[in-house]
Amino acid sequence: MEILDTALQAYLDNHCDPEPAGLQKINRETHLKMLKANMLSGHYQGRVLSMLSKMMQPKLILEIGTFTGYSAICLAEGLAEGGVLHTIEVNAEYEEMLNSHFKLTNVDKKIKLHIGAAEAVIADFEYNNFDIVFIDADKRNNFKYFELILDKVRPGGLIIIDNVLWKGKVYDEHQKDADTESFRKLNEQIAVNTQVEKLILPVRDGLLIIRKK
Ligand SMILES: C[S@@+](CC[C@H](N)C(=O)[O-])C[C@H]1O[C@@H](n2cnc3c(N)ncnc32)[C@H](O)[C@@H]1O
Repeated sequence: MEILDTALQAYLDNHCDPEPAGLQKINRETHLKMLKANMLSGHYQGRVLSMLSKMMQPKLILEIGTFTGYSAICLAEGLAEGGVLHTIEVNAEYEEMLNSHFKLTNVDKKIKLHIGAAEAVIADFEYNNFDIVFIDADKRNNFKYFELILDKVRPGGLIIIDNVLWKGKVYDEHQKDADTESFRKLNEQIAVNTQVEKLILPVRDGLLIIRKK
């Protein structure tokens, strides 16, 4: 089940900024060559991430879950002068493709790719004071990643978690599978956390926007 009906999504797509040419190419190639291409953020969500990043003017961004680089490139659009985006991807086979995608879109100097499992990579990080963290990797570890990085986000910084409406299953009481239950638990744990302000935007599959107080 899609969260938004097709006509509404088409209207939203047609009334935001067009997808930049490099991202269009990456989007198309991802759908031609990759399994589970729908993991990519896509045009509308990509513009949302770009807009949020431009509003924050971040110096330091962390992304967990790179895939073909689409969301990293969108978030990098808002980096302040001299800013850096760190992105973590567990699949080493994507490294060459990702480097070529970052070059194609002229963000290769601003993006640092870390190949490895997020938990281990973050444990070795000396970076602190992230302005934005985008969590979009192995979904059942969402809350673990939230807990790991909360201390590394500056006050006023954003943590964004993707897919939190899980195709609408989180609010359908008949859905009891493990992934759905894990998103329900995540949303409930964040909802009662008084260290952060939070709201879910019904963008694509649900974007949870969390602001550290
Ligand atoms: C949903 S996709 C990311 C999509 C991308 N953020 C975008 O919007 O275009 C999830 C990615 O996380 C990676 N991943 C899964 N488990 C991971 C882990 N433990 N550490 C780092 N990356 C992981 C997967 O290989 C996959 O490429």
